[in-house]
Amino acid sequence: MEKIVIKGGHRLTGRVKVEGAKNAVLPIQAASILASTGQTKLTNVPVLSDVVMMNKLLQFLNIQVNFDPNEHAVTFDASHQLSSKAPFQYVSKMRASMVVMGPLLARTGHVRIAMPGGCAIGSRPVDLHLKGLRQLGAQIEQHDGFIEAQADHLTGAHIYLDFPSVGATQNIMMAATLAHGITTIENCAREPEIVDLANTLNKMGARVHGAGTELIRIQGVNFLHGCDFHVMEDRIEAGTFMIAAAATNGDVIVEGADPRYNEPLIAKLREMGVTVVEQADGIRILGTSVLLPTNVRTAPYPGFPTDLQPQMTVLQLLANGTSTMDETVFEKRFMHLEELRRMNANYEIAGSAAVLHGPTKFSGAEVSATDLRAGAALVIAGLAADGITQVRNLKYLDRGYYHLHQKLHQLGAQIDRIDIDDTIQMTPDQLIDHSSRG
Ligand SMILES: CC(=O)N[C@H]1[C@@H](OP(=O)(O)OP(=O)(O)OC[C@H]2O[C@@H](n3ccc(=O)[nH]c3=O)[C@H](O)[C@@H]2O)O[C@H](CO)[C@@H](O)[C@@H]1O
Ligand SMILES: C=C(OP(=O)(O)O)C(=O)O
Repeated sequence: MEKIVIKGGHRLTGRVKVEGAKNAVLPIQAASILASTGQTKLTNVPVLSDVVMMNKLLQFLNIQVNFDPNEHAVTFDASHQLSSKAPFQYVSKMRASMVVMGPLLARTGHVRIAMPGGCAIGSRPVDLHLKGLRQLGAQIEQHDGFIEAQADHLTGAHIYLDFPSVGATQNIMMAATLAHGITTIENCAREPEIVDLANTLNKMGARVHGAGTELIRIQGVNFLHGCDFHVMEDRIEAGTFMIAAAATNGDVIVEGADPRYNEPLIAKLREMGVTVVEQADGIRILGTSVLLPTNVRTAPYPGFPTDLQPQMTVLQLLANGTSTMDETVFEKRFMHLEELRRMNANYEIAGSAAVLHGPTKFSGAEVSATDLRAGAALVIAGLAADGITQVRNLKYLDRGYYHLHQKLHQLGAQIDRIDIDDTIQMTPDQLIDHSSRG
């Protein structure tokens, strides 16, 4: 087991390149199930443990998968007969494996998938996924920890989502591509990753219109074929680097970051006194020595993304005054604040909001990531802290960040990733020496 060791207090400067988006590639990998002929070739694929896990699940379903991490490319051949069973070992480790349900049902007429259950950020029910698939004609039962769905054929329907769920929109959209007739999904999710998925499906021969708006319309077709697709850049990774740059009063160009997808973050950074320059090749962040407080509320896209909430709270804690963060999407997504308390954070929780008292002089401590973005938040706090911060539980970070510590090291951070056993005997000076090597 490893941990990240950071000697804080160094400004980040230079350029950093954004990878392909985790939250786009996972459903697109699942979409490959729908291609009964030809191969689906994806490029700009991030090398992440979630991507590997999804590949394993697809292989289990009898899809031929060829992943070339050096090329950031993966090829799928789903032209053989597929299995329709997604076991617990995959679904329990990764929530996004739930999005194989829609395509598998559409392709094979049957699916048996382990119930995903909750996770560290909240209860994460799937009722909206199931409601939508039922409206397309699926018979769905839940027993023995599994969801089992059956449909000789799916028929287009008008589906209204009570909440614009990303996963439910993706599952229903994929199932509807092979349904008879027209499906409309009203109050659907509008995330850019939904548009990326719709673009892939359309390249596969589907007829999906309106992705990125509140109403998606899908005209079912008889079959889909493979295609080549370049996955969009990761707006959450981009946002993480933007916040890290601001937290260290740095000067960083986040290459490949698209300002259109990070508007709420850009607006909040500017409100806090950070200079944000939208350039042809990405976004440049120029920090400030005095951050101003700001109030933030997470919401479905185009609102402030919940996946940047933990990172943003670190910046708010650094600001000169009291800020609030209202988390409206996931009910348990403040676990990182408990860890930040060890680093000197002062806050209280009021309902769905955290009241964050700055300016915080973070002091290095040994902390543990409770989920993916919590891990990123702890690393950012470590970059801004006095002394040494050690972040444990890196399996979460590896779900969503490729070479995070190397990228930060290239930007001037004193940071390294070390085997936990090797650090037991180390003195603080030795840890500092290690973190400077990167
Ligand atoms: C792989 C992927 O892309 N994951 C993203 C996706 O997760 P995910 O698709 O799980 O998130 P959803 O948009 O579905 O969930 C958002 C909210 O809807 C509720 N809900 C959802 C489904 C349902 O059937 N019933 C229900 O009540 C959830 O409890 C939560 O409060 O969107 C989230 C919100 O942008 C992001 O944080 C995740 O990074
Ligand atoms: C919560 C996240 O992912 P997932 O939905 O896969 O858990 C995330 O990307 O921050």
